[in-house]
Amino acid sequence: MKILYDSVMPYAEAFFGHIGICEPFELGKISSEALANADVLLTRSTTKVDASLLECGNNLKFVGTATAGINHFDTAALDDKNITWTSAAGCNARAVAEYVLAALLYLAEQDGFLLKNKQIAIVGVGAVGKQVADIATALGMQVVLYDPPRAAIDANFSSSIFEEVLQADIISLHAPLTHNGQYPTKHMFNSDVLNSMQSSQYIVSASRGELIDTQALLDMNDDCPQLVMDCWENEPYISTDLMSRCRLATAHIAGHSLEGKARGTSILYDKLCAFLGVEKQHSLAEFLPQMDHSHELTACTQSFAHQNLNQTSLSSLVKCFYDIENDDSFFRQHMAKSESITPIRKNYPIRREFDAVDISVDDAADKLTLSSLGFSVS
Ligand SMILES: NC(=O)C1=CN([C@@H]2O[C@H](COP(=O)(O)OP(=O)(O)OC[C@H]3O[C@@H](n4cnc5c(N)ncnc54)[C@H](O)[C@@H]3O)[C@@H](O)[C@H]2O)C=CC1
Ligand SMILES: O=C(O)C(=O)[C@H](O)COP(=O)(O)O
Repeated sequence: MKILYDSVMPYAEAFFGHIGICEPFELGKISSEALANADVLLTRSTTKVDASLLECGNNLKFVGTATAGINHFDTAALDDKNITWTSAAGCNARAVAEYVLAALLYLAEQDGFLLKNKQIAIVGVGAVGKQVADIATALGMQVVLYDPPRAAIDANFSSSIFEEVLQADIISLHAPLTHNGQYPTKHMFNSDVLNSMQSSQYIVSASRGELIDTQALLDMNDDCPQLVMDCWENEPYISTDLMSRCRLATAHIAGHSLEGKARGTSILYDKLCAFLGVEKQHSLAEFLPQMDHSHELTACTQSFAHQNLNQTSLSSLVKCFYDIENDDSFFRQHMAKSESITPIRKNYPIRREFDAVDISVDDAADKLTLSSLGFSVS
């Protein structure tokens, strides 16, 4: 059994080694010829899996992406070749929700407002959107949920209307990129929609850049909403003009916590074992490094122990785990001398999720809030 996997998938060799011969390929770079005698292909979002890539893949039985998004898979082409395909749905939902929290705290600090006085609309209430909604609720924000496709199949969910979304102070996008069907998302935020918004409103783009019409944003000049952009149209070659208008700009790394990426590998491992009828020999807990007392992150969180929880102290705590300003400034520096966002994504430093370190907290109510925000508290 030959398994080809993207070299940026953490622990892939350790997971899949007992199933077959594992061969890494460089981030997103795989040719059809290389698939000639492969049985399994494991990608991330940068490999476009279409009829032309699959042409030589006549032995392929299983193709998986270690990501939540599947818009880089031509599923009809995979079905045509009778290849079982899958994704790692939900693997990095926590990481994206933590990114959104870091962005909200940054904007609140910079613009001098309290999040609990703001309304947030969440477009797409799946794995990511649900976690963002939980965080926003824990912060005391007013939450508008928009997901008509989910409302159509989930009797326990009711969706707001799009007009309500457009009234919210902050709009956070967590729907997949789709081109067809009743609710396509491509350019959901087109020129008409964007022009109906106020320049004081915020949009957080952390699903796929194509949900927003970049040119329409550029045409708005100073009237455009306040932007937090993690995902861009035409990645990896993004609009640097748009970047310069963003309040926060990052390199499609919202989901790039170590846990998020490693869960992607682990979910595909579980699915491949089930597909092949092979007994699992590994689980993620074996590989994720534990934090010890000397770790910088542990030391940083210790200073929180006896503080009261408020927006300022929460902001400091979140920065111990994830300082979004660092990602923003590093990205801008990188884009000043590069055309592509790929190198920065490939070499993204290790980022741990909020529950990687146990935080001791005295106050019972603060404990509850912090645990609703995803921290591990004792
Ligand atoms: N920036 C990053 O690093 C990451 C980006 N993503 C992106 O976020 C997307 C969402 O991820 P998950 O929550 O894990 O997926 P999910 O499939 O669990 O949830 C997506 C939700 O969006 C809803 N939806 C679809 N069309 C819609 C529309 N027109 N309007 C409103 N809602 C709509 C679906 O019904 C579903 O409930 C992924 O497809 C991916 O593109 C995901 C993870 C990391
Ligand atoms: O899971 C997704 O969908 C994402 O967008 C990932 O976080 C980013 O995936 P890569 O581009 O790093 O494969």
